[in-house]
Amino acid sequence: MNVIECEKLSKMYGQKKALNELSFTIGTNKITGLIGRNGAGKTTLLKIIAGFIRESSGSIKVFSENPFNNLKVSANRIYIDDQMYFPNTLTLKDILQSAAAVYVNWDDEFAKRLFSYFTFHPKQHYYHLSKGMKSTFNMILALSAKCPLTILDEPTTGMDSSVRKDFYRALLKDYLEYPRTIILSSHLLNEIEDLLEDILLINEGKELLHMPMADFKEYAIGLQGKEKMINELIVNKEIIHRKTIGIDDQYLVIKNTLTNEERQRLSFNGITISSVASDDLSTFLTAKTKGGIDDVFNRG
Ligand SMILES: Nc1ncnc2c1ncn2[C@@H]1O[C@H](COP(=O)(O)OP(=O)(O)OP(=O)(O)O)[C@@H](O)[C@H]1O
Repeated sequence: MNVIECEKLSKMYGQKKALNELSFTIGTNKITGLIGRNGAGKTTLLKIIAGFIRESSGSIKVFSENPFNNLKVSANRIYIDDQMYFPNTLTLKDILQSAAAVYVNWDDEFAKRLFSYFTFHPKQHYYHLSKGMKSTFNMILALSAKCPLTILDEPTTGMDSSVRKDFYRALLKDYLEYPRTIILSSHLLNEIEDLLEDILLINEGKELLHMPMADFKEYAIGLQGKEKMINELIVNKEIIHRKTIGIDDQYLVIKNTLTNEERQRLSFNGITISSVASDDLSTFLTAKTKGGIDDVFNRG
């Protein structure tokens, strides 16, 4: 069964098309990574899924209903980002108690264990927490709520690396114990790739790829060797990224459609074949320019 179904989903902010005819589905109990550059449309998409804002055109169904201001959807989802607001009068203990009253699957014992592990104090106020501590507290809400749909928009903002590792581990262990549908947006694909079952890569509001993470890891390969040789041997291949190295070497990332014979011919001609890190691949696929930051310094 699908938890989310989008069909030609678009969102305009004035003249700006933040989402451009996205069509995809997300099934039950999967962890999907929503990946894209700054301004790609991730937050816009997640807010539409959560029911906070309305689509401009196309259709979206969450638990088979349009999510905008929908009680069924809001009762079954939790949305966490780094802009959470809680009234200043509430202490952390008050916030946990309110959450316990709202979310039917709330796991109070788990919340208390996390609360004490991360050394929060019940009388602390949310607005006094540092950026990383706010994200950590948000994580306690996200995990303890055990909502059928858990939406995490850049949940690790400000967390130091050791807290991030704890967070990813807690998320995975908790998910294995209580499977549910989780969407996680992040720029840090290398950190989360082992958590993800699927990746949804968007760029300038459009869907680039939506596939199992295992397939994404095999999606492309890197080739390095003499430019002339590479150009001779690579014909009719989809080139994702190209970089000149030294005087006449090239590094090329191509879609992984090589036959065994082609691989052998490349190796025989001194071309090195390597895998491409998922994080690099997502950067290459969403590159805004053909070159890189070095071009800014190139005044020639
Ligand atoms: N309320 C708004 N009014 C006008 N434009 C907006 C609004 N919200 C977002 N946008 C624009 O829509 C586009 C998508 O923004 P969005 O915040 O969804 O991207 P994002 O992928 O979450 O980016 P980031 O990774 O930087 O958080 C951007 O060009 C942004 O400037």
